[in-house]
Amino acid sequence: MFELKWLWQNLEGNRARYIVALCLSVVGSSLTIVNPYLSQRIVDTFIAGDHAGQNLATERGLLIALCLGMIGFSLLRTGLAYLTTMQYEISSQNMMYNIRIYLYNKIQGQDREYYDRNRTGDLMTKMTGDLDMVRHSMAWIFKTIIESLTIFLAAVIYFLTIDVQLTLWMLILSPPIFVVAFIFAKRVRPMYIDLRERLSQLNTTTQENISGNRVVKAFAREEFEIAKFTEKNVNYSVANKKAALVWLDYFPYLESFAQAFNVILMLAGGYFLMHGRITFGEFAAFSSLIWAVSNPMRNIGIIINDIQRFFASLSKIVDIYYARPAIVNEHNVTESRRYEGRIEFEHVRFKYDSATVLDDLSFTIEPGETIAIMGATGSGKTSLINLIPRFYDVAGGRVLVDGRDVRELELDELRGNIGMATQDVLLFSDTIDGNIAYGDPELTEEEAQAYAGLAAAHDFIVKMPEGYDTVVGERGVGLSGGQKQRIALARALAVRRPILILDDTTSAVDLETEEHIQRSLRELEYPCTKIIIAQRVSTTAQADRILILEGGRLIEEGTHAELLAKRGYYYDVFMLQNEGIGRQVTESGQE
Ligand SMILES: Nc1ncnc2c1ncn2[C@@H]1O[C@H](COP(=O)(O)OP(=O)(O)OP(=O)(O)O)[C@@H](O)[C@H]1O
Repeated sequence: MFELKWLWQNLEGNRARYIVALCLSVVGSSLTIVNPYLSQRIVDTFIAGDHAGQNLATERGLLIALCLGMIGFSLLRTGLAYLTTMQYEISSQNMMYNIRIYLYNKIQGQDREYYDRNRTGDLMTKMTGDLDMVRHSMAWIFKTIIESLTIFLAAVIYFLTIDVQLTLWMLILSPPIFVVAFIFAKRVRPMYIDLRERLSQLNTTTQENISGNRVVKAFAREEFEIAKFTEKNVNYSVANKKAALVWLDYFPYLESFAQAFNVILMLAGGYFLMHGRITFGEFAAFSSLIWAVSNPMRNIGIIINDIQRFFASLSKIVDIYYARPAIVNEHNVTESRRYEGRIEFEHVRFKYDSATVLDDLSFTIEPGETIAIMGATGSGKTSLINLIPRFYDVAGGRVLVDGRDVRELELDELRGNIGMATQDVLLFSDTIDGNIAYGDPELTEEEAQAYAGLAAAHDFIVKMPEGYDTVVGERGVGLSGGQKQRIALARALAVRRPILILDDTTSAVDLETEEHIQRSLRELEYPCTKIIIAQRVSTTAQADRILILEGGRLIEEGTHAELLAKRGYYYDVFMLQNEGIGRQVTESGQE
């Protein structure tokens, strides 16, 4: 019921139209009984009544009026059906349009933890299949229910006006039908919830396979991927069949009950007719409207199936709708300040779920300083920098930017003061120019080229067939790892923010190019605090200070010279990188 309330709330702006559609459904369906009534009049007056022959001669006008009435009401019903469908379609489409926008914004507003937890395929299923199922239900399933109910009630009321006893005979089968339908609904509901889950798994597998296709090919794992997909496909198909086939367990009972309506009409109706309790016309009216009572019973299974699918989909959408991010971006910055770029970590502790990743981390970075962060893989470097733009919240201690806890700062403003190039480079399928200007759409072509130059990307870009207008494929396909890194660096530089964070951005470029980038970073024309995660001593040596992380703790801190003098982790890395790895490699490649 909560979900229906939610749906009603979201119908705002289209409620009047939807109510009109429901009313038209009721009116149009009620008119179903008009033609049987008119035909009853025709039969009793002109065909089977005592004075049928005489009436035919004297009351021609009435006969013509009744016939025209039948044609007129048929046309009226058709017109109403057209109008009704249009209202359902427009209101449900409008509602879905609004919900889709809201959900998209909602997903955009989620924090990083949400993306860690939710699979892309599942989110895509919610945004497409589930939304469409709900729309289909609003436009068709509810319509079918309302119309079936109205026709059923109108027919029963009409029957009651003709003969109460015969009507009660006709309805004798309704209670057992409802009991069977109730049992069916209870049994099939969990199946549709499970089915929805399997569809999501199937979509996730498909999405992962498509986006990871290069890895699949590199490892020649097509067979494995096909087997994985087939397994999910079989699971989905089996669950689908299982849910659909449950209906067959109940179908014979419901169909027999529905057929029995005709038998009862023949027996009870025939008996009443022979004893003169009802007229031929009334019998004809019962006969022509018997479908109005039996069809809803017959369709009850299909409706229940659709309703279960509808609720399974609706609850998934409501999940997104009410998902509350722990880190909320209010987007209410009126005037964005430019920060100085002072960063402080005060006894910072951080964990993913229960695993502690950073522990008691304290350091300060002054505005304009260049800090290098080094440490073994998994030591927590990326986690550390993710706390500055508040992608995650600390579990203890504080992260301060310009002296203020990041949790007190307006997120748009905070993130608007940070330029970032992440370890996992993602370029959009756009031109190179468009990718560089992603963070600043106002960037001129010359500026984009200048920043590409600083990132050592200009030379290779101009050699491409369409230069800066070259469209790079999805995720930057068509570029080498180092080229992608350089475009990502140009994108981060182009926003000219007072804090620049580079996560292993030069790991895939050669030493000469790296040297060019280092020089550019030193000579940036705007004031900027730089935090650079790097594994190469050639990069870290240029920093004002170097922080060494191990197991989430700060084990060394100082300048290149200070750390070398310490003869600790940094010194070992320096030796390893500068003097080989302690093994002698001969000219022939033998140790
Ligand atoms: N989203 C996440 N959820 C759970 N654990 C995570 C998540 N991201 C990272 N971790 C874990 O946190 C630890 C630190 O990871 P982090 O990425 O910060 O290390 P890193 O020093 O940047 O490593 P690398 O040099 O390989 O990039 C690792 O043990 C990693 O498995």
